[in-house]
Amino acid sequence: MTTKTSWADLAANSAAENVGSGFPASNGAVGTTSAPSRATYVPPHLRNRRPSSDAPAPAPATAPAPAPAPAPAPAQTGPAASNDRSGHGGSRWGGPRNEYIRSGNTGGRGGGWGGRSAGWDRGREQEVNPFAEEDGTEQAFCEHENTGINFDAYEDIPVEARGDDVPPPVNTFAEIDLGEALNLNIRRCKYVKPTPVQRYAIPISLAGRDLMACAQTGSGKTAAFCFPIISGIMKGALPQRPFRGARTVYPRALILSPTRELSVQIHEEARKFSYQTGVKVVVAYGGAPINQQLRELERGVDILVATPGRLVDLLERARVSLQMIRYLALDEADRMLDMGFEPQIRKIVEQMDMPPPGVRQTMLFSATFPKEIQRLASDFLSNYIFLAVGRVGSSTDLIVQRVEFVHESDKRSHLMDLLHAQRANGVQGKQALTLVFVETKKGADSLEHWLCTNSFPATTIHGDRSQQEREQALRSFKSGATPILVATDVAARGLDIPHVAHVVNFDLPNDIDDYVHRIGRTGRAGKTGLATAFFNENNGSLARPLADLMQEANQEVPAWLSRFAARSSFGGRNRRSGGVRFGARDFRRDSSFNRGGSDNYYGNSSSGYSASGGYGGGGGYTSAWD
Ligand SMILES: Nc1ncnc2c1ncn2[C@@H]1O[C@H](COP(=O)(O)OP(=O)(O)OP(=O)(O)O)[C@@H](O)[C@H]1O
Repeated sequence: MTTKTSWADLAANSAAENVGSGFPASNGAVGTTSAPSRATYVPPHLRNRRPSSDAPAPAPATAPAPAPAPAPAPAQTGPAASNDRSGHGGSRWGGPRNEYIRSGNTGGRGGGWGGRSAGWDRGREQEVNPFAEEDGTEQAFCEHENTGINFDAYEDIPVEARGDDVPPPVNTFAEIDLGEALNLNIRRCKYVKPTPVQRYAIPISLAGRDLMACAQTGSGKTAAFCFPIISGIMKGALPQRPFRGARTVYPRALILSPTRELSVQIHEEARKFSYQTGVKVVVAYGGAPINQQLRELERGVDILVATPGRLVDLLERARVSLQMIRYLALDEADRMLDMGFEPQIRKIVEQMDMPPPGVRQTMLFSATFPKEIQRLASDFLSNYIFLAVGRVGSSTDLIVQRVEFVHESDKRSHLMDLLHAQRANGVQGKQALTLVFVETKKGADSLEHWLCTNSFPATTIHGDRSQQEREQALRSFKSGATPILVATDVAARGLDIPHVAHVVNFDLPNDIDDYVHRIGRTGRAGKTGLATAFFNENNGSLARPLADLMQEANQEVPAWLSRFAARSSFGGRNRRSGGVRFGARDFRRDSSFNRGGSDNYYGNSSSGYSASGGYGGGGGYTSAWD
């Protein structure tokens, strides 16, 4: 599709669409049942029962609880000034610096790590209702059912499911036996229908199969791996816990993600899904005080969401054992197995006490899956199913991509022009957040400062900021107090921020997959979005893959970019060591690796096993992005 409207119009459209969608309303009932008064271990199926029907708790499997924590710290109020670095009486932080108890949420309410922890109100030993934690700001956008997803566009989405005996997809949540409590939470989340990746991935996982799944950004992958895990733990028999030390905990499921913010987000989602199911979810990530996380773990954990570094620390302290892991999920799995993380992941998965593939169930998810990473990932899997779910309709429907030639020295003034035009069009505030990606941490700070001094409230998130500052920046951005977030790649993956109307690649990444994840912060869950990239001669190596990606997505490719692409010595469409760009095609098809599995190609939701044009093969390359 070629769009003739101005970018500001597009951002306006996107912003308008984003209003009235967003996160589910908080209509769940506040938990009123009482949990045991001591932190004795209680099996999931016995938790959250009415006192009258409570069975006596079995003998504690973990150490006795520490003394009850102090009363929750007063919630930190949001920033009042132009960014999150000011307006707090000389401190960068509104809350007391020593209040490091992480609250069970980050989304625009509360502050720092103060307040309730991991979903339990310690004073009353009661599960906190995560649906009641949405603040008023959010609720305004959540009154409607979460039907913003363009389900019609899903109908003929190309899907490849490859492996032995692939379980058929479902069309509704009602078709799957997830358990009553989980179904209730799905309704509380206002999820009316499963998204395509959920339709295929949930039955596969419920059948106990290992899975490598590739589906576009913002398509509901989190629920796709959380639902089967929660359901499995709810229904599963509770094996005897080995004795390893009173303070060692034995989670049943481990969800690993590459960034702290993403782990926090997954934890928040999983808490909603597991509310009143008796399944306890705990998060552990670096940059936050470990003692609070240890205390939280001691209070019981079924699902541990963690970043790799902090988990290794916990394992080395023997405070966590992976011996009882039944489910392992890697979100952003290609990133987790990329050079930076692979040694840590191998240590966690292969060199500690985790059960081997085949004994545990392993699920790998991402929007991008290069072949060489698939090859590495296959070490962790047993007789797995490869699932590639094409993107919703075409990307033109959801994310309009613009590329503009901008010299380095002109980038700031060009950004200013964009922002002024956006403002002139009324595209601003919390309904139209703008996320600006830059290459370096210094560059992020400097651009943030410049924006603020030019009356554009901005904040920044990058690896040099403390974790508390990062979380505060995200809150400030989500709430619209600083509707511009300048970020490095730390914010590129997974973050689900409602109302991001515009992603600006001020500095383009070197890797086309990173571009895919970055622009995927807008146009989520069926909403439209706009992505603008500033391209210049320094980005020559990206010209070819970028032009190809845009062309595949029916975007308008500027003639100058095509010329750059033609001149590019990049050598064609491939990235890394010659794999397809997105790897959304089972590497087993193209390599000597062949387990003789049968293939299922789902052309659309209802036709079952018809060959799909999207992934069927032929030369070329395919992606979950188109
Ligand atoms: N069945 C559903 N119906 C309506 N909304 C849904 C459904 N499933 C998920 N969502 C919503 O869609 C949004 C995107 O989901 P999620 O963050 O899991 O995407 P993702 O595929 O993991 O994206 P990314 O690749 O960027 O990590 C979330 O706000 C989530 O609440």
